[in-house]
Amino acid sequence: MVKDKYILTGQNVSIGYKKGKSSKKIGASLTFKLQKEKLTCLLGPNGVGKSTFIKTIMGQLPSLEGSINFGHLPVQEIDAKLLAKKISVVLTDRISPGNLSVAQLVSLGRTPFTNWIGKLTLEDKEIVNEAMKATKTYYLKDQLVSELSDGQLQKVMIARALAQDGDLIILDEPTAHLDLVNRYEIMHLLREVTQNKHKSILVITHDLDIAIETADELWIMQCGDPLLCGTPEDLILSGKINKLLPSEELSFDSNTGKIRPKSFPLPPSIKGPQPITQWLNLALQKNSISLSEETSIHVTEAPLTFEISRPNFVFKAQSVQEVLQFLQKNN
Ligand SMILES: Nc1ncnc2c1ncn2[C@@H]1O[C@H](COP(=O)(O)OP(=O)(O)OP(=O)(O)O)[C@@H](O)[C@H]1O
Repeated sequence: MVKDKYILTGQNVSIGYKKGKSSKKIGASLTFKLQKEKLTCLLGPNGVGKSTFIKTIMGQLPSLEGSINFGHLPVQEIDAKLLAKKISVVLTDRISPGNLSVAQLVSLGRTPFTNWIGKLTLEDKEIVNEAMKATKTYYLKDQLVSELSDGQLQKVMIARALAQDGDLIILDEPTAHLDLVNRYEIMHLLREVTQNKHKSILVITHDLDIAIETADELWIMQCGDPLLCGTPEDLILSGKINKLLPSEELSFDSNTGKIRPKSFPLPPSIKGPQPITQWLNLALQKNSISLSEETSIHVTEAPLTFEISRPNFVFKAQSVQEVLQFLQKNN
């Protein structure tokens, strides 16, 4: 039998909030297919409706139009308790852990499965331990949650979602407030979880760089437009990734994978190997330095030298800072 490729699908979905007889539409014509056992990142500007979208996917909010299916069943027709077993959610709100230890917090992931007094079976305990091991938080199991760093807490929250053992895990900005290293670690951890634990993961994030590096698929949400879905590489090569950039003056540089001002051509008066010339050009732009007509810069590697030439005059600099200092004094 052919296995279904998608865990969640939506056709022409409108999302928003109903108040009495009126409704406030936040997004429309959203059509999507979430791939099984893959990492998908949902990106879009603040306020575009990403959180509203995931609340709709989770069945917390009814869609205003269109249908969302989990497997073959419409989300709205799935019993809330069953849906809580199938979809694990990690939201942004800081939790109030009281005096809970890490192991106790992760055990809460088993709540949909335990009896009314919440007693864990041996199997539940095994799943909780496995979830902590998979997220590299087992060594923290006896530590109080209130004493964790933000990065550790985020990993523990992912462990709790894993302990719930749903097929789909949804995370709302798991890397917000984390430093660069932790952001990379969390996203790579999620990628590992899709591969080793066979989970499908949908992550809301504003980290374009890390999403490009780790995601199997990006969903780009833009005000009033349909969802743009595709592998990061296809979205970059087709230029569709630029839809994420609010300003006409910014564009995504597919060579460097960075966002930069559109008017950023390397002046012909700067010559030498890439990427040194590009970094030099960036420094000049940042400092609003434009080269006068009679000035040219020739860059050579090993040893790094910036030769600034003017009629009857040559200055050799060994660093970008020296170039800037020279030009600021002599431009
Ligand atoms: N309960 C609500 N009732 C009515 N409108 C709401 C409600 N919650 C959010 N909104 C509105 O819906 C719009 C989308 O908000 P949402 O939080 O979904 O955006 P977002 O893309 O997740 O934003 P961010 O990136 O800043 O988290 C906003 O204009 C917001 O004011």
